[in-house]
Amino acid sequence: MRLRAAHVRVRVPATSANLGPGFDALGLALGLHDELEVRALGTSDVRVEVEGEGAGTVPDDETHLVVRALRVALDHVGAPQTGLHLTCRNRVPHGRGLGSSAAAVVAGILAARGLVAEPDALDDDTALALATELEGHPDNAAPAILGGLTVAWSDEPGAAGPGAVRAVRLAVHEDVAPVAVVPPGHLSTRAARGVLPAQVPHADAAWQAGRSALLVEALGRNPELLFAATGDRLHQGYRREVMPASLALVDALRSRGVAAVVSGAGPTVLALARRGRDGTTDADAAIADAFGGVMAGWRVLPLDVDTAGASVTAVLD
Ligand SMILES: Nc1ncnc2c1ncn2[C@@H]1O[C@H](COP(=O)(O)OP(=O)(O)OP(=O)(O)O)[C@@H](O)[C@H]1O
Ligand SMILES: N[C@@H](CCO)C(=O)O
Repeated sequence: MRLRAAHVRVRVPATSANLGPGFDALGLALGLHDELEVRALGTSDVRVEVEGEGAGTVPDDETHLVVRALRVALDHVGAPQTGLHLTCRNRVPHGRGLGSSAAAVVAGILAARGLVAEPDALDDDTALALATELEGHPDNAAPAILGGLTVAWSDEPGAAGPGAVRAVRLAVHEDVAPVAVVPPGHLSTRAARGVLPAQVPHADAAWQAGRSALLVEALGRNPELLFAATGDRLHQGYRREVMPASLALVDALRSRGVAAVVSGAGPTVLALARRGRDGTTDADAAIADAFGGVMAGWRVLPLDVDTAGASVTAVLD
């Protein structure tokens, strides 16, 4: 397949996965975005400029995650590889549980969609399959691509091969007000997955299945249920040893009635707050109180739910 453009822009949201009980399945797109400009070069050079999150730390060569994903997507549709000049304006914090790696991967795939002559060859289903292969799990990639609240799953594998990765997008109640509390230190998803057990008690799995179903109702139609619906027994407790301050904050907020969870693989804490008529949320006072002024360097980010998902915002010659 030939390229139709030499210059594209894309925009991809931050995402929070798990949301408490929906481990590796539920995810929410947030109103905090990475923006990326990609120019296809006539040479084989790769140039990467980064402004904001990751500047000075992410690689500026073929190993850059956006470049890797873009190349996977071009190969997938049989398009020619090309030299690349990337300009990244990054706002999603890295290694904090806000889906930065999924945002980078989806940005690369959407940039390829913008560049190739038949963008439908990289439609949302294909983008989700490619992104999941690169990420290892679909719960950030799905909301990054589709926006809103998503439930992702894999079809059962069969004779035809491994099961396809699928996702549905669900509406989020307008009173749901996510607040991310972001610590200064980072933790890789790989490290946070490394402390999880290979097996969990059947009773915990059964308990979790109920909470996870309840959470879909709470986020979509009945925010009063958010506190009950955001319990977890499959990952947060096991992860306490690698993010004690985050779990202490989750405990402090929950003891004040706030539906707080670890965002993704942490260490960010996400409060799924409820917005009142005056625009404040039921988490504002609790967060200020729980902090007690001692959590130096942590940032409190009230965020909208992103309903658009990733998009190619410009296709230029
Ligand atoms: N915009 C980006 N450009 C290049 N590399 C990135 C970008 N964003 C993330 N990365 C790479 O991904 C790593 C972070 O990925 P990781 O999966 O550990 O955390 P996360 O995606 O931020 O959190 P989570 O998966 O829990 O939501 C960074 O350290 C960096 O190597
Ligand atoms: N479900 C994944 C999300 C990581 O982004 C985890 O908790 O490890």
